[in-house]
Amino acid sequence: MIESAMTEATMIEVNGLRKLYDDYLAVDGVSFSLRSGSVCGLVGANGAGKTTTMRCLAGLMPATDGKMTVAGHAVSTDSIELKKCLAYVPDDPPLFDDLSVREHLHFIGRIYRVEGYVEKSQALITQFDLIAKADAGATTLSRGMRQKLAIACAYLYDPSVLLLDEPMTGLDPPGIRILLDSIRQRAAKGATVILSSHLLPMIEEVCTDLMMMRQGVVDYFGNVSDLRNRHPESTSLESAYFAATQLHEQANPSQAVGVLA
Ligand SMILES: Nc1ncnc2c1ncn2[C@@H]1O[C@H](COP(=O)(O)OP(=O)(O)OP(=O)(O)O)[C@@H](O)[C@H]1O
Repeated sequence: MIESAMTEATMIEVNGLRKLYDDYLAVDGVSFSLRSGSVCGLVGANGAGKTTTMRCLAGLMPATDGKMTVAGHAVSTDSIELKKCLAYVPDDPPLFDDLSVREHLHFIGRIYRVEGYVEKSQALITQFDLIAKADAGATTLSRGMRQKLAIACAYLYDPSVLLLDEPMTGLDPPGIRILLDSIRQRAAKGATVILSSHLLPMIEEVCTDLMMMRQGVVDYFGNVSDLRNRHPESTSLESAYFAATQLHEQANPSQAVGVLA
């Protein structure tokens, strides 16, 4: 659970993560650590290995190699302790066809034994502008509404680590604003967030840290302003990203697939 005051504890530790799909190496030796209160943007070209990294970290699929801990718990695919302190929201969240928005939240509240889950559910329905759909079935929701519901379900039990895979996809501009504000608020209370996205201006706005992946490896891990400082001609994270990409392509012409330096 989120601690009341922000601490400097390491919440995510990944060492030498590798993931093979059959004989295809999708993630090749990824290592990083994040402290409580960090919001880390995970960026990189399509197929760079972002979702694979997050799914391994969430314990949703086994890593081929490497060590990972979340809030002090070793990551494995069957850890109850890990599930209590971590939420992973995929870009196309699976919902229960037979449950309404409110019933989804109440179900999560009951299985995670959230105190006051009925009131908390209502607050999240209001926060994510789902009031008009509170009693509508999941199959009747739009893509953006499904995304909002999945994020609300993740927030309901106050996990100390949030892994959000392209959460802005499908959200309208007010929805994006609500999401970014909520991420900031949760981080201020000590949550650690990894946010995968291709929307670099949003990443720049909300993230303290940045991890850039290219073809299964980490090309950059550090804070956002340090990357900007490496490319002083850049006026934004987006232009620093393109400057880094260009440098990489010049140095490695055979890998010129829209990747990073
Ligand atoms: N189940 C799978 N079986 C085989 N290969 C896979 C599987 N899932 C992903 N891959 C491959 O692993 C690599 C990394 O995929 P991943 O989904 O992690 O990339 P990503 O960075 O999240 O991409 P995107 O930005 O498009 O979401 C890709 O080359 C992809 O084709």
